[in-house]
Amino acid sequence: MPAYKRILLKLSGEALMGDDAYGINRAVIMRMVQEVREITDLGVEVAVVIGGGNIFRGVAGGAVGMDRATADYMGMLATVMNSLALADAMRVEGVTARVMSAIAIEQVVESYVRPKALQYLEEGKVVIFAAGTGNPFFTTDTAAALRGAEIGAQVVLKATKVDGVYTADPKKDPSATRYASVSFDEAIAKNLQVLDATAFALCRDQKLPIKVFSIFKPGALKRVVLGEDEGTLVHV
Ligand SMILES: Nc1ncnc2c1ncn2[C@@H]1O[C@H](COP(=O)(O)OP(=O)(O)OP(=O)(O)O)[C@@H](O)[C@H]1O
Ligand SMILES: O=c1ccn([C@@H]2O[C@H](COP(=O)(O)O)[C@@H](O)[C@H]2O)c(=O)[nH]1
Repeated sequence: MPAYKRILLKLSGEALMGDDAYGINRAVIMRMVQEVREITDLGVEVAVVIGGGNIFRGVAGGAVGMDRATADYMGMLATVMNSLALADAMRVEGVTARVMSAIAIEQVVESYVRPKALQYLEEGKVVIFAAGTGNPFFTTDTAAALRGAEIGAQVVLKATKVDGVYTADPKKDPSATRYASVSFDEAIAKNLQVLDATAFALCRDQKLPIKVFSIFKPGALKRVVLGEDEGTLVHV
């Protein structure tokens, strides 16, 4: 029995490249989709926000010295590419998905319209929110918090490269220890950078819990959705 009826799943863009230097690794994206399918099969309504790090960090060298807002629009367009790839991989797996973009590019994908997104979710379709918030100076974590609140998700699930929230970045500090749960206030006060502070603050204000868990651990998403002990819960 799933613990949630509707979730917002934030997928790491950077994880999409697998062992490649940049871009989208086919095996990785297909595995992500299979994990999503396991939870849609449980009847959970799934909305997805995917990051852009796998593409954007690959072109970041060329963005050095660029106007920040222009570079951010490039980043948002990178998330559109990932969203299209994800939706197509879902099609291959027999999962019906719709991509909705925060930036109007109507020849490519439909624009984000909240009632339409809610309708798709009620119909059991996976909705992929592309182009972040549509605004520079934000991140896809903030987009996940924003869309999660807008669609009335019960939780934001951040599937990332680490298996939870640590006392410090575990990739830099091997002595860091993992929290089983942590409050928003503590995460913000201690500047725990697994999500940006804007995303933490928005979720805290909206009383929208976040679960952080590993995108690389097979079955972790399903365990989280079933309410089993997995990752770190960030709570009010
Ligand atoms: N206190 C912390 N606990 C856990 N991870 C942390 C912490 N501080 C920093 N991090 C880092 O945050 C990273 C996850 O956030 P980040 O937004 O960079 O990745 P992502 O969301 O997976 O990728 P993308 O931006 O491409 O979607 C982890 O890989 C980890 O190294
Ligand atoms: O609302 C948003 C979301 C994203 N951006 C830009 O895109 C890149 C990629 O997103 P990640 O969250 O880092 O994966 C981000 O670095 C921003 O440059 C944005 O401007 N607004």
